[in-house]
Amino acid sequence: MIPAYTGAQIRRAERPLLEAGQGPALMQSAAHALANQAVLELRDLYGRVYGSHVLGLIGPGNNGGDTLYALAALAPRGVRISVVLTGSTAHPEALAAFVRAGGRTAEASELDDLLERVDLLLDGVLGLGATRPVQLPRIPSDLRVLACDLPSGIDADTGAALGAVPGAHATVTFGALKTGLVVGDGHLAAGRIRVADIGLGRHLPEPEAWVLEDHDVSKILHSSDPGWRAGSVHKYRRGVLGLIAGSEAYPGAALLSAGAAVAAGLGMLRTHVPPAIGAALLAAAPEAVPLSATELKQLGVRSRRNDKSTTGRIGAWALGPGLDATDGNGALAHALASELPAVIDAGALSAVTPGAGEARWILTPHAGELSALLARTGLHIGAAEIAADPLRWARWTAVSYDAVVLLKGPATVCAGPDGYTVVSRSGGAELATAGSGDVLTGLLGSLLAAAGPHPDARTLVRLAAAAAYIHGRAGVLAAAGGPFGAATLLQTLPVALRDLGV
Ligand SMILES: NC(=O)C1=CN([C@@H]2O[C@H](COP(=O)(O)OP(=O)(O)OC[C@H]3O[C@@H](n4cnc5c(N)ncnc54)[C@H](O)[C@@H]3O)[C@@H](O)[C@H]2O)[C@@H](O)CC1
Repeated sequence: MIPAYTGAQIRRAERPLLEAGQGPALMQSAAHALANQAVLELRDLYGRVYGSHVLGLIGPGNNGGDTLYALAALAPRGVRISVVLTGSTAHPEALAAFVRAGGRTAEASELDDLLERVDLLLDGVLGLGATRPVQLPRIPSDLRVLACDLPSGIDADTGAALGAVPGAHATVTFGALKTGLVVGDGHLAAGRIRVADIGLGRHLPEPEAWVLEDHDVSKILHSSDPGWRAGSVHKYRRGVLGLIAGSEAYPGAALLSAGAAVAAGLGMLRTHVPPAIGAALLAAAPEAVPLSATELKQLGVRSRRNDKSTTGRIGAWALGPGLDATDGNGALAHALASELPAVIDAGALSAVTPGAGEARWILTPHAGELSALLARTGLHIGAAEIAADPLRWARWTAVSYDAVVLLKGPATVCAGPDGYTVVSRSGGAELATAGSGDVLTGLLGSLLAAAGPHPDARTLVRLAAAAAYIHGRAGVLAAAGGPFGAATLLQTLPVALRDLGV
């Protein structure tokens, strides 16, 4: 997992170096990293660097300074360099170096014409200093954009876009990965991210969050659960999941969750769905074994007696996809009282009470559902506000409910009640399709069921992030075949698991 830091943390780490007079050296390191990436982008585009024309959009601060120095470093390689200043000032020494290198400062009125003609744009308007909404020119969609430190107008702490931020194809970020690049709008705007080491390393504090990479998924699954190892394939060791889902209004949600749990290699699936969809569920997932009314009743009695031996060997629950919140026969209430770990989604989210999670629930809301969860704690925060600072509100909810929160969004934020946060950013907009969340619930339920009896909250956070990562990868695979519906994810899930070495 890669550590991510807020802009404030990075500035704090920079301070001792700046006090030691290292400011210019830091800026030179940053500029060289940016220039090197510009060379790679040009080679990727045209197979050569010499003779190309690179334009810089330059703001008033050090971010513009880095970009000016980077352009100056490109000139000796035969690159034509131009800039447009977006304000009335620019970093004086960097501007002087740019001019010495033969660079040309164009008028703002020439910008549109230049944007049509140049080979590469360096975005050096704002970096860590973005504090208020920014006005930026419209960038042609076919022009490759390389952002310096952060795409201009992205808040380095929250990932929120301060205005209409042009997306970058790549971002070179300095010192450490900024949290604002991996969540929210920042995640969507950053493109490929390269972290350039400028020597902040030992000055950096504890990371703000962790970001999953491919190889983390199998590590997480194998360390959380011996049952995933090939040598111990027994259906009860691969886990038994209880699924309470579906309604006459939303029958498909139960089928998708069940299908995903089975596709993810679950040992056994026990299901409780409305009678009207029982046959359809068995047709979609013949592996499912319905939970009888007697078993459900026993479950209630056992939970009242605090007898932790579980009904039907169920090791974890997946609760809520397509569920009618009225919970006619009390099955949901019994499951919530059963002291087993549970993934709680959609219709079941309205049944949880603040403070009741005992760090064994994983709540999986999108921003709108998180807003409703927060409202039950007396806090009225809209979905847009949540999307503008997903880490903060996921953590807040995790503390309020004493539960792990998996907040869906452009990147998935998984936070535990102690603030431990893991971000998964493997998927893209293709997963914003009806039923995709139901697949995630079944998949995560399956991982949870295999995780052994009492996974701690940090393990739950990692499992949630691993599920989101696998789900994202399955989405990418599905999208490769063109537009797709959620049912296609049931086919691509096993491929994603295999690709990730699970
Ligand atoms: N501190 C250092 O020594 C280093 C800083 N580096 C660079 O410095 C950057 C941060 O530099 P700065 O603190 O100068 O900040 P920026 O260059 O990001 O912003 C410059 C100024 O723009 C103003 N501003 C904010 N929002 C605006 C808006 N919407 N429209 C117009 N102006 C706006 C602010 O007053 C801010 O001070 C980093 O992102 C990085 O690129 C790197 O060179 C590494 C070393």
